Amino acid sequence: MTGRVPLFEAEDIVMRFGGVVALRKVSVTQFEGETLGMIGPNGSGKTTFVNVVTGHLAPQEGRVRVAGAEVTRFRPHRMAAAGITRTYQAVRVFRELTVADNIATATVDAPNRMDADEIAATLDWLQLGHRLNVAAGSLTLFEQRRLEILMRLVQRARLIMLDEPVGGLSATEVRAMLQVLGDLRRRTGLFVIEHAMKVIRELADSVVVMLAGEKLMQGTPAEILADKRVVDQYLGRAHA
Ligand SMILES: Nc1ncnc2c1ncn2[C@@H]1O[C@H](COP(=O)(O)OP(=O)(O)OP(=O)(O)O)[C@@H](O)[C@H]1O
Repeated sequence: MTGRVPLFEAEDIVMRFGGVVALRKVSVTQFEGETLGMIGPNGSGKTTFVNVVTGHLAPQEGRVRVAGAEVTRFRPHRMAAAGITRTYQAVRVFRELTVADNIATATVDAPNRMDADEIAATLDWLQLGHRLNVAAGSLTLFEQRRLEILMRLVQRARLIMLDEPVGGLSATEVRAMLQVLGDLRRRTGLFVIEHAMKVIRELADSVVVMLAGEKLMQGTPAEILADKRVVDQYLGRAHA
């Protein structure tokens, strides 16, 4: 399609760890206004891909471009300054610091940060306003996940790459998180790694399927769920 603006373009990414090839010439482009999902068996390279795009790993080969500019091997803070950020499977917030201080750390060195009114509105939306003076380590996992998202939003991230955002949540919390993510994708670009197909089906416009470090295919949730290779290689195993 023409006229679509890429949020990021990753081209022919190769990432090796010693003898392990985690990514074998993987190319993915995410366009503005589109939510991308990524699925695949354990060890297929999903987290490694997110780490390359967000600057946490420097690939041996390939290129990453953001808004047309080459950013390959930029460090995470430069990627964040370009608007490309991630959250973690095991949440990373400063557990000893209060929610308010966690937010303050996220706005340091963020030239484009939200102003106080916008932060207050976002806190409200994420239902964390009443928790400002609580140590982040005493929040529930669901609250910590929302705090992590908030910390990216206050930096005005253009893309948040979420690594298993519903992992470890209860069924009720999963439903609530789906609502949060449904709203979130109207505020920023979303890229979601998930094993929970419900999340992928509800959120993703397009899904990249990874297998053994390669992109097996990409398509709409309906297309990938109907693909025999995906069912055999991934869904069959996940269900087994
Ligand atoms: N820092 C590292 N050092 C060595 N090997 C690594 C490192 N990070 C990842 N790998 C290897 O790279 C491959 C891809 O791992 P990766 O974590 O990207 O997979 P994944 O699809 O995210 O898996 P999961 O669903 O379990 O999170 C695996 O073989 C893994 O063991």
